[in-house]
Amino acid sequence: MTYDIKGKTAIVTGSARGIGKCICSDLLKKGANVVVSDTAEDVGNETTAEFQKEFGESRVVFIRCNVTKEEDLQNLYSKAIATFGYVDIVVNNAGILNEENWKLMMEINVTGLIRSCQLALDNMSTKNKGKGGVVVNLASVAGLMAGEGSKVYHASKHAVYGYTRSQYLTQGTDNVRFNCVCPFLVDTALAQDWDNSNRTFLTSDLIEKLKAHMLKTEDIAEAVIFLIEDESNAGKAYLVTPFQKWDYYEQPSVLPF
Ligand SMILES: NC(=O)C1=CN([C@@H]2O[C@H](COP(=O)(O)OP(=O)(O)OC[C@H]3O[C@@H](n4cnc5c(N)ncnc54)[C@H](O)[C@@H]3O)[C@@H](O)[C@H]2O)C=CC1
Ligand SMILES: CCCCCC(=O)/C=C/[C@H]1C=CC(=O)[C@@H]1CCCCCCC(=O)O
Repeated sequence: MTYDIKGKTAIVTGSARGIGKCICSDLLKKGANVVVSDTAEDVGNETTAEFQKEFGESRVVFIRCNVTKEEDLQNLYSKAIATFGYVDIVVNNAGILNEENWKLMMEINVTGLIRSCQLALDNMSTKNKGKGGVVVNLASVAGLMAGEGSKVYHASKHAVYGYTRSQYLTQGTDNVRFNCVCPFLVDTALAQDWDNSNRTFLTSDLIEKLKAHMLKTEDIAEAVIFLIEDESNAGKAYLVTPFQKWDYYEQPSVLPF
């Protein structure tokens, strides 16, 4: 079963540049109306103007939003609805990798993402008279494995995975489908913050191999579009790697029955 993106409205957080910008571009190509949103107002406005030129002025808006601020998130959803009438798709992409400022990292990667998911449910859940919808969260391969150098980043992405999986349990009553995407290293500004020095677990050979096979933002946008369109899976992580076929990650059950 394929979810039709054409004519739907999508919010993408942290989308002035990088992976988020590329996701917006692919959503526009598929015929969605798009809300570009970020803390970086100048870059966000430039990105939006670029898209408006290519896809038409009425299909894209920029709404400034710092995901750590409750009032910004509420304003994001209410302005998106005032502009386009409804929000069908949310991609929670905003994220940082900064172990020194780990409390802020948790606020952005976890608290902000969860609050946005709650607002998505408030507006889209059929329990609240919404029409249902789709949410894709940006986790990482860091959400599925241990990491030596960025332990809090790993914790933040494990939280994204756990929260996304748990939404599956109420999908039947909400009609909002949640999945997350777990990429390896992607060629963006954030990848430069990945300090891979002094590892005992990762060999320098493996690190060189990872750097030589960096994913492109286009790969992640393609995976996100796939997750939005694929109605047959919910509450899953989708692993995007340069080394094998992309696929849903199957978590073994811990229950004895
Ligand atoms: N680049 C990589 O290797 C990987 C990235 N990811 C995840 O993908 C997502 C996007 O990352 P990239 O595009 O690589 O990073 P990026 O640094 O290129 O873009 C992130 C965007 O988020 C915005 N942002 C930062 N703080 C914000 C806040 N408080 N509120 C709203 N927007 C904010 C930034 O201004 C920027 O435009 C992140 O969640 C990241 O953890 C996951 C796996 C690998
Ligand atoms: C053996 C897998 C190593 C994966 C390295 C990679 O491709 C990704 C790099 C990171 C950049 C942003 C992320 O979200 C990625 C998470 C890091 C995961 C693994 C790090 C392992 C370690 O630091 O010990």
